[in-house]
Amino acid sequence: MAGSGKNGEERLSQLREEIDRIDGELLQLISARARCAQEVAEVKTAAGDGSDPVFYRPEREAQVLRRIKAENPGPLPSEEMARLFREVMSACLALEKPMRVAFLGPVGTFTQAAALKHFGHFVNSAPMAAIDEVFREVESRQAHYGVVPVENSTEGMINHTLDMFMTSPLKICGEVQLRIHHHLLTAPDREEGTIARIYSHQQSFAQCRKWLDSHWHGVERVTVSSNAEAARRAREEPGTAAIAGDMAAELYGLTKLAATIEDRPDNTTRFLIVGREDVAPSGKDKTSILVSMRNKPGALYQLLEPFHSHAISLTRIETRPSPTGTWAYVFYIDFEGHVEDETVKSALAQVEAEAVEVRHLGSYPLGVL
Ligand SMILES: O=C(O)C(=O)C[C@]1(C(=O)O)C=C[C@@H](O)C=C1
Repeated sequence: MAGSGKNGEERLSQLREEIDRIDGELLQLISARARCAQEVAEVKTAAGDGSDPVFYRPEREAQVLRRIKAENPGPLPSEEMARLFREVMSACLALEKPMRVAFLGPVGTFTQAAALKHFGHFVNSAPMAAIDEVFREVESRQAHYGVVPVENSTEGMINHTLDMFMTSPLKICGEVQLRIHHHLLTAPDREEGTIARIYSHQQSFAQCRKWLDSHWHGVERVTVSSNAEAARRAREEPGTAAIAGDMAAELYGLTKLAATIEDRPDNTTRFLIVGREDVAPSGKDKTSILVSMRNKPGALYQLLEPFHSHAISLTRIETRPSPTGTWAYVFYIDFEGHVEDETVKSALAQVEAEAVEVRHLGSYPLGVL
């Protein structure tokens, strides 16, 4: 057999020597990169006008990660290579300035997983009890950035997040998508036959409805505030199970009675990163606006026509009732491009001429990871 016996042993120790040598080089290279980031921080601080320098640069991070994916020679898959560099950059940013990122908690939610996927593991992630608390934490400068869910591929928009933008001055500075896998979880010592109640978040129940109806028909379903809370209860209460993801399972030491039970295999949630600053163009960007139109015939046509005539792709349009009643319609629109692009500027000028109000919620890089 190839690699067995004395020759195999020799080859193994040769390869390990080679790995040690490469690790030594990596160590030096990563340290050199980190020293560059320290100097970048000095430059940013010196260039400031006395106000807080902005250390986190989403457009630059997106460019770095896109390049890594494009130039990756293999054999590691590009997604994995990008994740490794994501962590290197996260550590470099923490050296420049430790970031505090508020997310819709508690600890162990998919929103925390999304925050760590987007920022890497070198940020301080702070759980908040509700979406509006995430916004408040960033508005009051207790956190640099916030992460909130905005849309699920099975269940649709998360209206609470959309509605926050009607009153909040925060900007959208990024987006991140997460494949959502749900599991049926229980404490390790529990028998399947003893489960009389299943806890979960309302959205997760909705995403697993068919599976539950066919496998756990008639078993009580109790809705709680989050998947992590469901996992905590399943850990503590005999005769119960929870539907939650891997992070919550790990946090509460639960075992899987059934894995990946979501009805749709492409079940994905999109999250927004909110902050206080505008983001420069990255080359592949998306813009979100909120528009109020008068209630008159042809209003929707007038709103959409400028995007069509400027060949701008709309990626989403949502209607929400106006909170004050003074706006007849409030539209949330996502489209491709950056607000600094000439075509976008021209299309927006046309929309502004017809609308009661147009609010620019942010231009930000398309999600890379
Ligand atoms: O280029 C910068 O502005 C940096 O601060 C460096 C760096 C990096 O490590 O590459 C770190 C943090 C920023 O969010 C973007 C990139």
